[in-house]
Amino acid sequence: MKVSEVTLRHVKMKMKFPFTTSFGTFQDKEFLLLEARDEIGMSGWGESVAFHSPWYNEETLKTNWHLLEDFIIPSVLKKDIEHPDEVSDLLSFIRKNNMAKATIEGAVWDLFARRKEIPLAKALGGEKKAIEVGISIGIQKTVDDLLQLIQSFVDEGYKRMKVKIKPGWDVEVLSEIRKHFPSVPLMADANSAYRLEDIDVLKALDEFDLMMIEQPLASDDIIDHARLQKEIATPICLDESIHSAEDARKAIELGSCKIINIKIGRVGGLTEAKRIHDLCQKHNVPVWCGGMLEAGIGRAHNIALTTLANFVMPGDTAGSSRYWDRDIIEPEVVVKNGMITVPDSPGIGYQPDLEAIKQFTVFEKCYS
Ligand SMILES: O=C(O)CCC(=O)C1=CC=C[C@@H](O)[C@@H]1C(=O)O
Ligand SMILES: [Mg+2]
Repeated sequence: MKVSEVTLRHVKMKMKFPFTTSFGTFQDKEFLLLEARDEIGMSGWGESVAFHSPWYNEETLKTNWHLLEDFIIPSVLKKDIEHPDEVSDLLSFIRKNNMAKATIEGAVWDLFARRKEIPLAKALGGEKKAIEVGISIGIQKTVDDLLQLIQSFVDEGYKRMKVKIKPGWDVEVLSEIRKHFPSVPLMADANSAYRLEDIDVLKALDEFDLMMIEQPLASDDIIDHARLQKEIATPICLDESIHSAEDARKAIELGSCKIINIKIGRVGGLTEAKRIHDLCQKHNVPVWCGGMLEAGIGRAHNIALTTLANFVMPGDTAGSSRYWDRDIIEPEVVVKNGMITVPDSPGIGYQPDLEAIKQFTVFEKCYS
């Protein structure tokens, strides 16, 4: 197979509500969509999860565009590719920039599966027919607002609640949640908002029977996390610190975490995501699929990845209607009783809604 043409689109969509983490708040979601066409006119799609500004990691939509235009697309265009695993080899001369690499890699996986007329989930080796999902809830104006939201997601059937915490929005908030929802599966994501000096607060979280605390310490750390994990009973889950199977191996060896959140973009694509999955499975470390407030294309990739066997904890892939009035795929992703039925049509299993994509596109460019 050969990618003979690529269209890169800068897309802007408004989320239904502002999303707040320990870094700040945003509501406009701007991102890149990549369509890779082969020599017989078939298309595969990828979505970059880099945000408009570099608060989650160092990548942004503009750095992704630069990397894709100047280095990544030229390295993949017209090359003979037998299997999508080869894409990461073609790009191995580029340091980091994982989200940019994952954008084209995801499109090549989709294209590969469509050409073979099999679902992407199957191409990846996944077997689940349906996946369990939870919900990620940003920091709210008041605890009452948060409790109400949790109630609505419990009623909708989501399998676990993830709340964002930061210093000053932690112990009291979790204690209120536990008062109202004593047994709901609950976890907290700090997005690196604490340091080892905050150990007393982090120890205090043990009383809330959390499934895990996600990335409590620095985004580039696995050493302090290992020290922290020895002091607290709540399992630590790493997100920002893990960029590769090598990072995962070191974190497991050091005891920095007991669970890993795999995000396809953060680790440079599906091939590396699968490697991390396999390594964790070998070491009995459970994994789950994180979310980056994706539109439909990215959401579809997450669903396919989650069908692998060691994704044993509910992920963050909520239904399209949680974030979007109109998504960019048909049908949209639907969650019923906390489950998503894995599509069985070829590729990502959803069709890009070209009309919606046109409506949301700010700028596009074609490369051949
Ligand atoms: O619903 C989703 O897509 C998950 C949202 C979510 O929790 C996150 C999105 C983007 C960055 C972070 O704040 C965060 C996470 O760290 O997992
Ligand atoms: Mg996280």
